[in-house]
Amino acid sequence: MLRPRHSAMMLTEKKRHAKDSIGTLRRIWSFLSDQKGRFAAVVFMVIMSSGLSLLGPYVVGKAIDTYIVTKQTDGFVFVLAILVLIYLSLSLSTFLQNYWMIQIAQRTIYLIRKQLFYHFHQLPIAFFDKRQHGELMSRITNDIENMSQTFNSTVIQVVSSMLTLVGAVCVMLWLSPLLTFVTLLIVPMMYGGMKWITNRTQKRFKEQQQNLGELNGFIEEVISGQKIVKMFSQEKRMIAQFLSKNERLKQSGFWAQTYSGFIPKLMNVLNNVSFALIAGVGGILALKGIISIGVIVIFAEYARQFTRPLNDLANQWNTLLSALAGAERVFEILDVEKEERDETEAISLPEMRGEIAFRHVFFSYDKEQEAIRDVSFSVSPGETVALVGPTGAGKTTIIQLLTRFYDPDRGHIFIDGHDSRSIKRASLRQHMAFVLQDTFLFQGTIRENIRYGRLNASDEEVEEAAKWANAHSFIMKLPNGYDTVLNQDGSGISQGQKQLLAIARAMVANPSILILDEATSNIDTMTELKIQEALGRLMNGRTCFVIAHRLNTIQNADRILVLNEGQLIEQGTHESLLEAKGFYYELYHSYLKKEEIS
Ligand SMILES: Nc1ncnc2c1ncn2[C@@H]1O[C@H](COP(=O)(O)OP(=O)(O)OP(=O)(O)O)[C@@H](O)[C@H]1O
Repeated sequence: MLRPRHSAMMLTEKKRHAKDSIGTLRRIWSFLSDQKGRFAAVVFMVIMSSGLSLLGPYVVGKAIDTYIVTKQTDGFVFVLAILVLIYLSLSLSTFLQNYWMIQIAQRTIYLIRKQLFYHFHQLPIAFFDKRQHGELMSRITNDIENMSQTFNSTVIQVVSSMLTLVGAVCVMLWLSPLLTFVTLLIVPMMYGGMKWITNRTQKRFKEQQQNLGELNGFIEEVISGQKIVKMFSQEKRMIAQFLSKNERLKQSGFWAQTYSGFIPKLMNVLNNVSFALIAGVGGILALKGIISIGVIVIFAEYARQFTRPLNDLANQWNTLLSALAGAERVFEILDVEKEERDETEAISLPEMRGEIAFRHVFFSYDKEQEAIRDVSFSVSPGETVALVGPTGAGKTTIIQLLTRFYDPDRGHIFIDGHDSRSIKRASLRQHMAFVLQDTFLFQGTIRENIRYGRLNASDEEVEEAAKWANAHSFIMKLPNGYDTVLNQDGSGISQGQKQLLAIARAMVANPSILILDEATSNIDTMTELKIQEALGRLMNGRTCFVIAHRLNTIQNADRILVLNEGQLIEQGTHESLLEAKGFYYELYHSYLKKEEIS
């Protein structure tokens, strides 16, 4: 009883697949808009070369009947010259079509890659929070490269194979319908075999791409987290995970390749069957005087021409399917909605004082569990506010909302009296700077990294900021000073030095609101003093939010906001909160105990 339903489901699934593939092809086509002329030239060349490849054998067959069978030599040289011309033109048109198609393919891929990268920058932070970075990398590199390889040659081969196929059938029908029928006997066999194989390969290729993405993501994670892996002696576990992912990729790759490998074998067998049929049936027909020897030669050649395109089609079809699977994965990202647009009437703030008010703010990441519940507080310009609370209390979430990486589900955040939703995101962020625990430096010189805070800062301003950030002296000791090139992860300089650079970068940005995330952990005392001094300078006169886990670093904050399970449960100065003997008091004493033990 289950069967009909099952096959109905399969049918719907297949229809969906076909619809998806057509949709994907349409989208690829839309990237060709500025190259339609060149594409038309390629199509013309493909038609020409397909026509010439059919004309060649036809002339050969006719020459056999006219000159060889009748032993006539007059005009034979002329026919040979025509044949040479046909095959030379065929080579030229094939060369041109490939040359232009590669140009088209490379430009199309360039445009898709560009759009994808632009799109990445417009996606909400939530998108990156939820996905493995390596897997995303795989889409922008592997999948696009796969598409590029395919469009360079496969598309032409598929089109030219189809044309040759149709042309060959037409000429064969014209020459001998009976022998055509015999030649076409292999088509149902081919169709059945191909259908069986492609049903399996399509699924496996998609799996292969997916597994490759997962493996890449994992490798990227392990390489960037190598120190953590070693610190926690997790090498064996990482290797075990790698092996299982690698095994899955091997399996899907093995089956994808195995199934697609059946295609040439099947075609070979059918090729030989078809040749034998033509030779046998053609021979009988020739003996009966129904067809000439030349026609048998033409058929034998066309049968090869006819099964070769089918063969090519089958081979290339798989490549095309695999590229389409890649293209679908790329378009999937292009379909992810961009970060909500700023409201049309959203304003830019040329200046910001740094006055902040949260009013009954509620927020959840997954629309199930609230990360922030009914939080209200106000911050005056220039005030330093510390956010404390156990892990998962919602400290980072407050910052995510302040920076509009996310917007509240309910309630309002006011900045300088404006609802944050009415301020353009870029304008809002322009007045903010971060000094995070995990300082992220880009590959480039120290100067470029500091200038990242404000791209139009002069060299003098960069050096001035570095001096204020206590970074100048260590920079000058580096072999190339400000022109020392840092790796992406900033290896080559210490953790503390990285933080000093981050402070200099924030200085250059000259923000009204500063966000510090536990900026002084794991640093030696000397460097910590330098950092504290630099931070003091940076914080002066700005509204500051400090997320701190080490409660001794925030005692001088103007106000401490104590969060627990998404709620703001206490606020006040360090002294007033200790006096109140509430949650902060408990937190502080358990922190002191922990410090004593360690
Ligand atoms: N990207 C996310 N997607 C889903 N849930 C999240 C996400 N980020 C945080 N959360 C959840 O929201 C809640 C608040 O997290 P948040 O990161 O704000 O806590 P925190 O106080 O900064 O913690 P920590 O001190 O550990 O950094 C937690 O329950 C956390 O699991």
